[in-house]
Amino acid sequence: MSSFSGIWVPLVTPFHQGEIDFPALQALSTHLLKQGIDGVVVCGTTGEAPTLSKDEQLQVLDAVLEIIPGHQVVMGLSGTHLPTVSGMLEAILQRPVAGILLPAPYYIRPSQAALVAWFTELADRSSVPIILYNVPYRTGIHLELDTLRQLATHPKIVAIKDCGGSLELTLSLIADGQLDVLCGEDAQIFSTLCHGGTGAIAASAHLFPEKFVNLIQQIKMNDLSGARQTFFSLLPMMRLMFTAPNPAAIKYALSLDGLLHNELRAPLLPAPENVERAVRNHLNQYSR
Ligand SMILES: O=C(O)C1=N[C@H](C(=O)O)C[C@H](O)C1
Repeated sequence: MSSFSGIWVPLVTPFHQGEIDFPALQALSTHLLKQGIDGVVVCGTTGEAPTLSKDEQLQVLDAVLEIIPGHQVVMGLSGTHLPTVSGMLEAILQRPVAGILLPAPYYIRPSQAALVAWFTELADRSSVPIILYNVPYRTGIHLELDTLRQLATHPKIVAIKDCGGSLELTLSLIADGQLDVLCGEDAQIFSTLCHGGTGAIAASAHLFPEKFVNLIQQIKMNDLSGARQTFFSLLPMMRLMFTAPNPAAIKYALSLDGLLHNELRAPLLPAPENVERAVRNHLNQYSR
């Protein structure tokens, strides 16, 4: 049985005049949950986690946990200073979360052996499952297949959010069957699921979440032609959402529906006008 499967939305963090907009965060959480998603990730990349203080990250988590049951909430945890990261882990574990999404320490580019030591140390300290987050274009370092296989033997390491960009790696992990493979590159969701991935953590699923949920159902039911149709109907939107640094386009799209203010924290900026125009034109085709 998979521990992590289906559609998980890495929540944006709404801001208003520089502060976290908690009412908007909770309204968005309610809205997404109603669409049948399997869960949310708080303080992932899309949540602009590095622009939040540790206290703010915990406040965001607490606000989401008031709306979404803990078994449907995963918390992102990143950093490079082990005592700080461990302290944050301890604080998170005082809350009822389903798991922790853990990327490699960014910027430092440690060896694979050092990565094994880092993840093992944190997994040893965790009472909840760990989802490895392989996102080399953000952290600067790849989690290689041997490293992942070694980490997969840890009882607390159960899944991977796969943004590694290597089909070979994805196929090997799925064939191994040791980790739940969650697609982390939205445009690869159809192929990952068809190959046997268990689900996706997809930022673009903020929009049309019900269609993403339907895609999972269609694949489960072996309705491949239906699933293909659903996927290709979503693909232009998925592509559009990453034409500006994430989550700028998503926040703009959600602001059009009145779900939040179109505000990001430095060093991110709102999407440029040409992206906003393309998002508007695209969404105008749908009555939502
Ligand atoms: O926040 C996330 O989790 C995601 N982040 C990716 C990224 O921008 O690096 C995109 C993915 O859809 C989910």
